[in-house]
Amino acid sequence: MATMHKVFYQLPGKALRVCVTGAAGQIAYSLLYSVAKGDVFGKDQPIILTLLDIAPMMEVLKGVVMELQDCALPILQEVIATADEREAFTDIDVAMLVGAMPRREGMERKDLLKANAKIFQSQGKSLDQYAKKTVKVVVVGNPANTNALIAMKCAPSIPKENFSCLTRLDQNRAKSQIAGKCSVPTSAVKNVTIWGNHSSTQFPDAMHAVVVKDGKDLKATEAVNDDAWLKGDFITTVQKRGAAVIAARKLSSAMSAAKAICDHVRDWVQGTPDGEWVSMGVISDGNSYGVPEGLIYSFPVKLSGGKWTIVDGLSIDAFAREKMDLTAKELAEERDAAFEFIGN
Ligand SMILES: NC(=O)c1ccc[n+]([C@@H]2O[C@H](COP(=O)([O-])OP(=O)(O)OC[C@H]3O[C@@H](n4cnc5c(N)ncnc54)[C@H](O)[C@@H]3O)[C@@H](O)[C@H]2O)c1
Ligand SMILES: O=C(O)CC[C@H](O)C(=O)O
Repeated sequence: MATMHKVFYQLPGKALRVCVTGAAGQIAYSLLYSVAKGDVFGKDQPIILTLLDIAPMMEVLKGVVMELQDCALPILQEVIATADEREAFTDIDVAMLVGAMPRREGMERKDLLKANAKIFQSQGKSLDQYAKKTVKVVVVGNPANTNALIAMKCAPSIPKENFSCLTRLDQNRAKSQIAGKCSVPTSAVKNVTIWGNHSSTQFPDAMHAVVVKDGKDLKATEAVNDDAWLKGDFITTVQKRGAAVIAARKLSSAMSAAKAICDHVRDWVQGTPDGEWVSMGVISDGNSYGVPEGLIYSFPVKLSGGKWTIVDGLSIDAFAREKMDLTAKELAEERDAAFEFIGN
């Protein structure tokens, strides 16, 4: 199938051009519906979706486009489905880079790195050539931090700050674990931080988190009242959650990943509430936490006016320091291996 172009409705107001890669895959199947119904950019913001997948998936993608049409979503103006990066990336405002091979049972992260690094090299170059210079990029395909770094390096004309990777799924997992432990709704848990890599070395950190209980803001440490859990099972459950889903489903997380992508981009575009932060993988240059520069590392960030700022001044004890350094070390190793694969 050549590029498929469907104009659904002509809407007043300027449409945002949003690209989703891996558009025929699992995550995209949940993600596209949420984006096209206004969960991310607002219920009144017209959207043009550009959908990228590889040539053999074009027939499947045709079905996804039919379904999008059949949803009769009022803000979805147009859909362009293609296997051509130029068409997918031209003049886009937002890129959700999902398309990559997922890990299946028995596969190691290194296998993924090799398979996926070249995708992000090619897509970085195409973003550099065709996307708006203001494009906001979230990389989801694993290993997400290192793929985001590859795309960023291959797109030197786009500001580094416009590249991010998804660790919001880890944040949501951490939030849910704490909410369950304290018997409160997830909306009552704020400011959980994910430091580092979206991998099993990540450091989910509840030391600065807040739990609203009986109308009062409590430190999560007080609300949970179980330090051994916070330093033990809580961390390992979040670190291993992706692998646990793969073991159960024989497929990697998709519904929860799609929800997290929507949370990530919505907050980037619309901002975080006063006094709250979220976690995003962003360039580590100039951070105040002693994380080596030149990595895409997950930090606590506040978002306002479409820009992120790392939350400074959180106290880091010896326990946290060790975990933050370990995940940084893994990222540096991944970066070196990835750049060897792509010959840079
Ligand atoms: N960061 C996170 O929190 C997180 C969470 C879940 C999954 N993931 C990762 O997201 C990725 C996608 O997962 P999925 O479950 O949707 O996988 P999937 O296999 O269902 O879909 C991936 C899609 O990407 C397409 N694709 C492959 N190469 C492409 C290319 N060069 N350009 C465009 N599309 C391409 C495939 O054809 C496929 O349709 C995986 O790498 C997975 O590990 C990340
Ligand atoms: O491959 C993995 O171990 C994790 C897959 C995905 O990134 C997730 O977090 O669910």
